[in-house]
Amino acid sequence: MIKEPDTLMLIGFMGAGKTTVGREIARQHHSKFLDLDQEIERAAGMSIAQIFQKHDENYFRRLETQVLSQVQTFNGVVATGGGVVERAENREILKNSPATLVYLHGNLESTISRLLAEGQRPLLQEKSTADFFQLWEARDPKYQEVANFTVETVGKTPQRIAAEIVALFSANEDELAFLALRSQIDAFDRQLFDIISKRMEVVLAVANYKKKVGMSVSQPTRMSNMRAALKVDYAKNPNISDEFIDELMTILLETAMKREDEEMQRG
Ligand SMILES: Nc1ncnc2c1ncn2[C@@H]1O[C@H](COP(=O)(O)OP(=O)(O)O)[C@@H](O)[C@H]1O
Ligand SMILES: O=C(O)C1=C[C@@H](OP(=O)(O)O)[C@@H](O)[C@H](O)C1
Ligand SMILES: [Mg+2]
Repeated sequence: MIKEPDTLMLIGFMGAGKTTVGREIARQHHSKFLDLDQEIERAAGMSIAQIFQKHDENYFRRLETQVLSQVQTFNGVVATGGGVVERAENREILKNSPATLVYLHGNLESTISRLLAEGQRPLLQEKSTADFFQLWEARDPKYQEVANFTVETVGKTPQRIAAEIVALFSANEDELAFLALRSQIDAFDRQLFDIISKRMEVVLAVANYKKKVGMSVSQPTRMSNMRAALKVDYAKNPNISDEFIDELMTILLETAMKREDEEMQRG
């Protein structure tokens, strides 16, 4: 059984949505919300960016440890900062915490684009993409080490992620393991539909080319080559049979041709 719903702590990489989802859980669950970064800013009397400018990361980390130990008894939802798992001391505090620790897991691509759109994280400004990737790889096992539960966030809205987390409160151990698997499946489904939507955009660009050069929508040789190539590439994968490739490709190709037809008849 998950620990008391009123002591919930979100961990995960910067930009994972800890602050946004934390607020949303508190709203849906009628509990209080606290952001560790805000508490650090209050303690230091300046913004996180100023702390990094006027002092250094070490200074920030010391404050972070102090504030982290102070909020252990907070009754509500706590959003931590992405680097909270860096210090072994903090990981010990988190492992012994009375709170349930939920790891918001995402992917590097969507996280970086969100952070660039915001442009507020001091570490993002200091680091190259390669450094950032290294940081991502180094932190992931640390989040896993302390987390009681992992929620997949890719493609999901903050409201949906919050609702998944609120649902954990009424689950027992077995159900929790089951919900974690379902959370992964839901995230994969969203990634699949995102890719199908991107595929359709490319299909429409292809339709425009065909229209320009007077080519017909249906290209039987190309379509059978696509199927054959996929069957070769996935021949050794027991999860992807030739029949599955045929069924899925029929849906994708027929839907694409319908959209191409519509596009070619337009204007
Ligand atoms: N699930 C989500 N889908 C889309 N945008 C999100 C999602 N979660 C967060 N964001 C956006 O990403 C940015 C970073 O979110 P934030 O909650 O500050 O992350 P963190 O506290 O983990 O660093 C914000 O602009 C927020 O609106
Ligand atoms: O990942 C990090 O080391 C940091 C993440 C930030 O919090 P968010 O994870 O909420 O962005 C903030 O604590 C500080 O900029 C350092
Ligand atoms: Mg935050």
